[in-house]
Amino acid sequence: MTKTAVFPTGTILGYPRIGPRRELKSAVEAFWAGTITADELESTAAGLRADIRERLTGLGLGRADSSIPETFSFYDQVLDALCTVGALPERFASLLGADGTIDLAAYFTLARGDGENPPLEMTKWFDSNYHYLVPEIGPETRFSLASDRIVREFVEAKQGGYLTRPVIVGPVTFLLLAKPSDAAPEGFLPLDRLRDLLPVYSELLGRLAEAGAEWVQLDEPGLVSESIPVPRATVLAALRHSTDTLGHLSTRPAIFVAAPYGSLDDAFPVLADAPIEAVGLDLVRGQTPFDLSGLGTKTLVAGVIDGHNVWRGDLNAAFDTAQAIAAQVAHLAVSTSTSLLHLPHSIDDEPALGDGLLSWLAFADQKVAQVTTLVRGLADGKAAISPDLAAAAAALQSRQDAPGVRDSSVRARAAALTGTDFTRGSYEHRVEAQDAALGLPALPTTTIGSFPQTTDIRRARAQHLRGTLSAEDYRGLMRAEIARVIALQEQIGLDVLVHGEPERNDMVQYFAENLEGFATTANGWVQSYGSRCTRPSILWGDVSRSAPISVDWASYAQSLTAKPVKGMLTGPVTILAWSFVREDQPLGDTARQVALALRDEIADLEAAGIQIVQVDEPALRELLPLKRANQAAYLDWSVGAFRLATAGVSAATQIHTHLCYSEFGVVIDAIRNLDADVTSIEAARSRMAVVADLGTSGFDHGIGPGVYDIHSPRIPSVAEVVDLLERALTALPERQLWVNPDCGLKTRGYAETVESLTNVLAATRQVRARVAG
Ligand SMILES: CN1c2c(nc(N)[nH]c2=O)NC[C@@H]1CNc1ccc(C(=O)N[C@@H](CCC(=O)N[C@@H](CCC(=O)N[C@@H](CCC(=O)O)C(=O)O)C(=O)O)C(=O)O)cc1
Ligand SMILES: N[C@@H](CCS)C(=O)O
Ligand SMILES: [Zn+2]
Repeated sequence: MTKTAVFPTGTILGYPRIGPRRELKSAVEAFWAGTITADELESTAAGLRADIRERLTGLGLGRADSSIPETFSFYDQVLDALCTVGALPERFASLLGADGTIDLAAYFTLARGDGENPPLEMTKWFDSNYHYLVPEIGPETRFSLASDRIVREFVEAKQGGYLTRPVIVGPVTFLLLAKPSDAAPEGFLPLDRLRDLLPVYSELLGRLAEAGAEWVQLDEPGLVSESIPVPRATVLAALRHSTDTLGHLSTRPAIFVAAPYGSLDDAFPVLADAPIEAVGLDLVRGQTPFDLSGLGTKTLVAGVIDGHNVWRGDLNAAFDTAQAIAAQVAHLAVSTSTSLLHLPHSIDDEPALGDGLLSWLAFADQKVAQVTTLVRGLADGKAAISPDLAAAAAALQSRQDAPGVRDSSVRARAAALTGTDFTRGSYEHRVEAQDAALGLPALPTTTIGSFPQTTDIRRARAQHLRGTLSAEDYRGLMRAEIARVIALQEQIGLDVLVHGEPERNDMVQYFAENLEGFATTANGWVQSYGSRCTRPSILWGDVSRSAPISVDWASYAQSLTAKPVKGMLTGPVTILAWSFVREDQPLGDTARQVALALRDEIADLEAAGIQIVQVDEPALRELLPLKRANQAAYLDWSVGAFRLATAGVSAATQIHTHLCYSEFGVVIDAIRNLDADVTSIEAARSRMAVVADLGTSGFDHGIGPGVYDIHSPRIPSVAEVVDLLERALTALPERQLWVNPDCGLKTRGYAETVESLTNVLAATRQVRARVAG
């Protein structure tokens, strides 16, 4: 059946849920610490949801026309969908209560593990720095409506006087993002379980309709990605089956399928044909399909306002696009291209940014206002919004001409680069020079860089920012922390030490604060995963380095020990990936500017006697375009930027890099092309599978596959680390192997860190003894 409900003329796909001052983080962490009850957490969350509805109404979205989406989550929307459909992995089967429901404590156990059972794996949500929890689906997975939270939130809104639009990850994307469970046979695809999953979605849609929901939003971004290894024909057949099944339900709300993060391509005609009522397109990343006539009476939800970036953008162009589409379709709604989850709340919270920069920006609230402006223009004519369009055009113009946006010396330096700036000497020669300089044992042990960021460290930084702790005292405290971390590593017996990164609020923001061309925010928090947030920096101008950044800290750490201390930098690709980056020039050009600034820093570290420099690139995989046609060009400039940053050093200086978040398969050639002397990667959760892949790809440089997962407080036993190292040695010669955790230790506590690293060292000694025969 086709529903007749009218879609609102303007909407957004989702809104940040952490609260303007990270209120949700504080409440959730208090619940975990046992200082507030589940009821108290629920009541804080209800308050945040009420605030969001009120704010969105104030910004012009309608109170009673389903234009406000309900996108609250305590942790993650994929985990929410998993709990809604009851798809618990076998190891967590007992989390399903006697009444067939999953409560809040059980929900968090899935995300964080329970000491014995590891949590669900976490990975990147499309090409963003948001992480979702990966469902594990096999033939044994049972589906049932195990949480009606979505219905309850709709009812809560209704009781508050709002007719909102419930949102859930759609069934196709839910299964596309899942991985086969341990029990699944070879070749099993989670998507094979669609037929068993759909009855639960059907039940949910029935419940929502009974509660009075007029619209439901099914998020299906899985349809736009070409990085998901499922044949396209299978995906399209699943989409057809899913929309047919849900569309033909006799009791359901009108269905809006949203497909953010790229173009739908051949999935568009399938949705246009389907018995649903609205289709959402990302018209910032994707293009308008040539032929929109197939939509018939369906609403086209045109994502013309960029939901993934903070620029105010070209409002005139957005209006023209919307107007052109309006002429082709029966119903048009204006929307953001993605959920606003990726943006901070409001520029009104950032007075320190200055009027110039602020006039170029739009955070979540300003994006909502842009949507409502366009809606007004479409209804009342362009003249009705001409002051808004003129202000937006003036802001764009002022940005183009502003000092710092183009720096001639930065541009001249980039223009003069030649091939040799991107290449080091032969690897064989480097190995010889580095062996002679460093004299490391077989299977050298190290860590990825950060040590626990304790409350004391963060408090000291907050006091320093507020002006209640002097720069000198702050420096003294950070130096004391560095001394403690060096002594601890000596005591544990690590071979290559780190200074622990205590002085860094974040591995990107810290560098942004110290480079020209960036601005950083005071309150611009964005959820990265669960309760963890970052304040992405804003890269608005040409980038350069006016003074050394990390050299003092690294030199101080090196002065405390005879062992080598790694200089620790964040790479150009990761700095871009975790910032909001200017969109007025190709990303590759911006990456080169950042790379040149880092190259200067590396030269200074080398001159100060630092023999090993690690340039982290955990986001290399994340920025990989979702469409295959764009991937080669990306890999070319991203690898080039890393090489440009690192190729200026002598043969004896050892360059390390670090990548995390698995799924390395597609970037394995790129990892090799980085030409780092040593690469540390996340490997514990995949039990070293990636090492075998690297081995067969001909990778012959140093490799440090992580021997334990730092995302959980679990302490690895000596035996399990020995087992992982022995596995690695079946795929790689001993001369290539380094020993390290999966990632940095900043989110862990000291006690567990010491115990874990002590076990890693004991395991390494055992394997070294075995290898030495
Ligand atoms: C490695 N990862 C990172 C990603 N992205 C980044 N930008 N950085 C990363 O390290 N992406 C992938 C992974 C996983 N993602 C994350 C993201 C975030 C964290 C994390 O631990 N975040 C912290 C906040 C870090 C920070 O900015 N700290 C500041 C501010 C500290 C603070 O909250 N201060 C309080 C006052 C404290 C007091 O008075 O006691 C305040 O301002 O209110 C700092 O250290 O100065 C988080 O807590 O969410 C990890 C991995
Ligand atoms: N050097 C960083 C890398 C994180 S991906 C750290 O150790 O935290
Ligand atoms: Zn990492």
